[in-house]
Amino acid sequence: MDTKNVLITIFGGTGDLAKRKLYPSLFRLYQKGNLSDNFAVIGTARRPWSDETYHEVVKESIASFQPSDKEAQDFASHFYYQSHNVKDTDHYDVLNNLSDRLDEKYDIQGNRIFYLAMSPNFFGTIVSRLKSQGMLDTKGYHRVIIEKPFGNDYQSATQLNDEINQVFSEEEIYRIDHYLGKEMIQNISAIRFANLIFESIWNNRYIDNIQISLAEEVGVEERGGYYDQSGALKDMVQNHILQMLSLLAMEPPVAFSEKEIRTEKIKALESIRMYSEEEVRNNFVRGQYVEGEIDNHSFKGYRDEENVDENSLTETFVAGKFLIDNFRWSGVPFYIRTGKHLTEKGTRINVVFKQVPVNVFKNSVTGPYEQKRLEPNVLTIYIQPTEGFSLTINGKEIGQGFQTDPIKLEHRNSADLIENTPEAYEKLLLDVLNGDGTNFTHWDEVAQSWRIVDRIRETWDKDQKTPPGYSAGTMGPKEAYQLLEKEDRHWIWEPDEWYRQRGLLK
Ligand SMILES: NC(=O)C1=CN([C@@H]2O[C@H](COP(=O)(O)OP(=O)(O)OC[C@H]3O[C@@H](n4cnc5c(N)ncnc54)[C@H](OP(=O)(O)O)[C@@H]3O)[C@@H](O)[C@H]2O)C=CC1
Ligand SMILES: O=C1O[C@H](COP(=O)(O)O)[C@@H](O)[C@H](O)[C@H]1O
Repeated sequence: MDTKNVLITIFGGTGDLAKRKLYPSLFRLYQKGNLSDNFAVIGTARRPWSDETYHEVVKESIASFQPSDKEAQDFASHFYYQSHNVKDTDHYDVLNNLSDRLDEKYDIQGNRIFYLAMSPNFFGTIVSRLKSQGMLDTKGYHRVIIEKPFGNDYQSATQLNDEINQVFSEEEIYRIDHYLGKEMIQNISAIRFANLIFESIWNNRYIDNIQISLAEEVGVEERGGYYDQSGALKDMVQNHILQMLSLLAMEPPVAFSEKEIRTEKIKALESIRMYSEEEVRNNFVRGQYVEGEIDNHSFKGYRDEENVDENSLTETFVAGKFLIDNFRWSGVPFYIRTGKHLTEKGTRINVVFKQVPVNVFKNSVTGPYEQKRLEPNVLTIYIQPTEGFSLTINGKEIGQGFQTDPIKLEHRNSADLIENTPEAYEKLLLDVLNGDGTNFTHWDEVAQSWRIVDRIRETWDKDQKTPPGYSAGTMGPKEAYQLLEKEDRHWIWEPDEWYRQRGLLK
């Protein structure tokens, strides 16, 4: 059986995700020969599009790759549109007939991938109909890709998981967290497990704290309706941030395999301290953007966004401290922050090492200078928009006397390289074609992440407080700085703009 022969049915085929991410990724896979000529895609949603309209939409979504007309047409010819309301059982019969016809036409051998790219409210209904209406009665493989959010809290996620498990086994379920497809997130394991210099000091004896920042320049855009029900905690922390944290904190797996990595990630998540309400209040802060300016564009406040409640208490920013109660990490804070309408787009990890036990330079003033205090060594992993690493170490300032000065050893992937690297969705789709679930989230990870996040959410819901405001274009409310300052630390990553506003940038 050739796994490249496949029928991919996309529920939500007219949606934003399908157009912006899925069709371009499928095109790249097609161009590279990762999809053979024996594939077909059915796009389905309610609006009554024809195949021709659908082909135009698909071609438009790949236009930035500048394919020739023939290449674009050849690719689009594999796409079929079926108007369908997922709540309507009869429509699955129509879909199944079309699937069977395409299976025969493209010699697909019964391999079926179902991509659920629509509101999670429908996931349970869709999977149960797939089974009841015979869409899984083929001899090939069956895989289901599920978009985030996987549930709205632990309880709803459990219910959803039970519904899906009645139809698909865990090995057939691919819960997408697109951050796991990003090049530099995948690189975390290489940095840790292929370099003795890091892994040997990757613990509480040498690391003072770890900082994970996911900053977005954009606001909620057209997704106000969804976002106002979700907020930054559920939108970014429950999934992307806790996944990154688990990769940074996990023990070395005995082999670099799906099973072993999962085992270690789950253990790491289970070691995160479950806070009491009081600890949540002390260790997590939120914010909500108010009007402000970025690059001379003014932006409205969150409460004025479309489909957002004018008295909304939803947070568009979260900063917090996680503690991991195991031998490796006891006492090392993992600070996290994420927010909309911050100074710039950027995802970074800063691993801040402890100071040397004695600063021998402290009293060695050999010139007319006062000795500066030693800066910590910092390993920075740049996830996006630039990709690479830097290591900040202390050296001697050039010249007379003896002053220490931080020096940055830097590596950034070139723009060409980044341009030619597969986009996260492309990589993850190829993983699904290959049946490799390493970069997808296992149910136990999802469940534990919800337990952690629910505890925070419940405390906030109880308090019913308006989140502190921050102006669009800044790095969040002052409470996010105080969180670290009260522990005599500071955020390592401060965009230039932050310094400029305070007149600190020369
Ligand atoms: N967009 C993004 O960047 C990201 C999205 N996601 C997730 O991906 C999923 C899809 O998001 P997105 O594409 O933005 O959402 P959209 O609102 O753009 O798309 C929703 C899709 O569902 C279809 N739909 C809605 N109701 C029905 C119904 N009753 N029967 C059949 N089809 C229906 C809509 O088409 P029609 O109106 O024609 O029926 C549309 O194709 C969500 O789970 C989201 O959280 C995750 C990460 C990023
Ligand atoms: O999952 C989500 O991620 C995006 C940010 O993704 P990125 O790849 O651009 O960093 C975020 O905008 C969105 O709100 C959230 O649902």
